[in-house]
Amino acid sequence: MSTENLDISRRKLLGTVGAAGAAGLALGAAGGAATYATAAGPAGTALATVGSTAVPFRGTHQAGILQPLQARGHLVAFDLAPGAGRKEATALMRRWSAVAERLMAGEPAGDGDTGVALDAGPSSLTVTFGFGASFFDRTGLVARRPAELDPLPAFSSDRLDARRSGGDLWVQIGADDALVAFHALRAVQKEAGAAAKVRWQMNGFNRSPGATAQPMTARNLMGQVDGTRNPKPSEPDFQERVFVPAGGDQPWMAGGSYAVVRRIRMLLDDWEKLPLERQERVIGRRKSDGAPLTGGGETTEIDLDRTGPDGKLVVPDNAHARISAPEQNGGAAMLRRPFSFHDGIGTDGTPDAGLLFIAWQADPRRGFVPVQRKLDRGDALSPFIRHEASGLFAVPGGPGEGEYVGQRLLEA
Ligand SMILES: C=CC1=C(C)c2cc3[nH]c(cc4nc(cc5[nH]c(cc1n2)c(C)c5CCC(=O)O)C(CCC(=O)O)=C4C)c(C)c3C=C
Ligand SMILES: [Fe+2]
Repeated sequence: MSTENLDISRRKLLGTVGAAGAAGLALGAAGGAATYATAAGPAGTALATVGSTAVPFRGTHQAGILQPLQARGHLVAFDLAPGAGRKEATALMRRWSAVAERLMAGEPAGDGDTGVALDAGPSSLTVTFGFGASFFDRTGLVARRPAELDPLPAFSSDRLDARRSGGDLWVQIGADDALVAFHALRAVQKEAGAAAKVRWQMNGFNRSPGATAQPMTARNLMGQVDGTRNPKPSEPDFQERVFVPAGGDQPWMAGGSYAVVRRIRMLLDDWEKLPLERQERVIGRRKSDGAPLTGGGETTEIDLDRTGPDGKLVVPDNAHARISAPEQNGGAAMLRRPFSFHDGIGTDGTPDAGLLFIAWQADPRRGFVPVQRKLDRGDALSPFIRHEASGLFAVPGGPGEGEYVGQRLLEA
């Protein structure tokens, strides 16, 4: 390849990252993704943009919260093995951090790498670690368990499977390439060794970067534009809504966040029978472009007080977008960063599909809980969804230079 060609392909590489990076969450530079200008595939050819994008492992916040939604995701919860305690957990977090840092940089996992990701670049891989309430009992760290990890209340519409809920430890893996994500999942599982066993595991997906003509907010499996009203890093209250500030009663959580994870099945056969106009009234937004039923475009503010010629509210009083709005919940908000899932078609012919709902917030008692309480009392979407599994995890801040994730908890 001539120098000129190399330059052109590098420019192309760098120029298209913004587009890929803006899909899903429009977080721009805050997402912290960088392109490997020097990344090369076989025989010195440059990797395509999707493959070459790397997310830094170290920083104020763990990776996997602010980055754009990735095309592929794996969620996995572990329980510490019988007899394993703080010492084993500490060694495990060291091993997991080391392997996550290597993989996120596009390097092999280490000795005995499976080779599954050999030809690919980092592909926006993120590996994010969290601790469940039971972790603190198992490691003798009850005094450092944050009150924010108190169990979520039971909701009347819950149909939770305990075997697919909870867990001492939680790992979220996301990447724009399915093999890169699977490779990371296997590496994380192997590094657990005898210290921890998988409790449950879920697989998810989102749209691939470049699939749409221009970057846009994600769609879910009901076909709705989902994520429009997520808090934005440019908003003044973004940090305080999503991340734990320094100076709290659990200093090790500074820069961290709480992840509420819900496996929400969609009753798609019922949903798909609803005429478009009724589907739109369930949410309060247009299906085609996510615009509020009160008019404008996707980002136009929704007018919750507007009535139509019949004197009725244009956005019905049980519409999902009305009930979940911060204005209706004392300001309660969360950053939703989900994956869709599809685990096959049951013997009754219904798809086992829906949303791996992941909500990030500084305090679930001021985020997920009040909103879900309200939704539980009369959301028009409720007849079409079923909450089947649940988890709540404390996700500490990102590791500084030379640190492993959770060091400030385990070694304080
Ligand atoms: C408790 C929190 C929430 C659950 C559970 C939840 C499930 C859920 N939501 C959709 C689809 C949409 N949700 C939308 C907006 C929205 N949803 C929540 C919270 C929960 N959703 C919030 C806080 C908001 C934002 C409200 C606001 O700020 O105005 C939308 C509209 C577009 C958008 O803003 O994202 C859609 C569509 C599904 C399918 C679902 C369960 C499967
Ligand atoms: Fe929602």
